[in-house]
Amino acid sequence: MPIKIPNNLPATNILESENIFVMDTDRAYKQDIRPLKILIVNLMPVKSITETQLLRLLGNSPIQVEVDFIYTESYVPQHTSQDYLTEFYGTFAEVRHKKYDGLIITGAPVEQMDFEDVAYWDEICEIMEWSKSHAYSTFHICWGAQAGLYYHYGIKKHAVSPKIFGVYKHHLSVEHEKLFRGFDDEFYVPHSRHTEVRKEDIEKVEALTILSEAEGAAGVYAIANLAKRQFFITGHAEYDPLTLKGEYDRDVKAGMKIEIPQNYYPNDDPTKQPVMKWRSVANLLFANWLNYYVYQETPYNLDELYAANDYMYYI
Ligand SMILES: CC(=O)SCCNC(=O)CCNC(=O)[C@H](O)C(C)(C)COP(=O)(O)OP(=O)(O)OC[C@H]1O[C@@H](n2cnc3c(N)ncnc32)[C@H](O)[C@@H]1OP(=O)(O)O
Ligand SMILES: N[C@@H](CCO)C(=O)O
Repeated sequence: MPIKIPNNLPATNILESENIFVMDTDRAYKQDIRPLKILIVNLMPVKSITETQLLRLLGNSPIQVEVDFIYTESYVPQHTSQDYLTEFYGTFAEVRHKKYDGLIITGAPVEQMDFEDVAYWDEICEIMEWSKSHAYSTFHICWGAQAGLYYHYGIKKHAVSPKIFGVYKHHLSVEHEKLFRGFDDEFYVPHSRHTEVRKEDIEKVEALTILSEAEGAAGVYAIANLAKRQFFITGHAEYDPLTLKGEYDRDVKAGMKIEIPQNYYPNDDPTKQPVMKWRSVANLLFANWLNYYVYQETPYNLDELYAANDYMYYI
């Protein structure tokens, strides 16, 4: 949250140098709060699990948040019933006239296909183009991040072997980045993917900044565009304690050659209870996004600002 303190208090300069927004007295009393409108494009197969994971984190905020969900019309999801989708979800066609403070594009188990072979690729491209003028800030997760980096910046994904699978140690790559305010010097996040985006490809794009990286195979973790209206997150801070276990057990049962998720089970023993090390990271990451990049930046009247700020997505 922005903070109001006595004018000219010595702490002001220090806090401002750390990117903490100190309000002047007049502005503090002009603040008026309305609910933040967030759209979630849920591409995960078991929709209810991902809904719960994301809503748990978005709900951890003093800011009121109103969430709409959409699914893809160009690909009919097989693991969620049409009745469920009809009751709880809309389609892009139904929401495209609206404007949102925030947009989340989830992961999807389609990362081993070329983007263009994904049945809903054209629809996702349309949503990503629309987002530039209809959503103030977009948070892309895992395949959603790969898709966004490819669509907006031409960055390709590459296959990796073995699968990047486990809970990896991370560090920050820039100081005083508000998305990571309150993070420790080292923190843990789960990753689960067969593909990666490469640091050298991202560094070639002037409009992108790497905010955080993992040790070892997981590589780049968080990327922002220059205007800080797009975030690309390659890991799954939202995952439940047993999500990786579920994926591991599923793949073992299917007879796949899969390594034990790294840094997850005590002594790498999959018969033991996994250790959850990323709950506070997840809560902080989503709270920071909502606070600093949605609530504090989005226009009060959503109809007013967007078209004029379209250019802010690029340099
Ligand atoms: C890399 C990331 O972003 S991580 C996120 C992905 N991880 C997860 O979703 C973990 C949970 N998922 C799972 O465990 C598995 O996908 C399961 C068990 C739900 C389904 O597995 P299977 O039945 O073997 O796979 P299936 O062939 O039916 O396809 C699975 C999903 O892939 C996607 N998919 C498959 N083919 C296509 C295609 N041509 N175009 C678009 N999506 C496709 C769909 O999302 C599909 O699920 P949905 O129809 O319910 O949306
Ligand atoms: N997290 C994914 C990776 C595949 O896209 C899974 O294991 O289901």
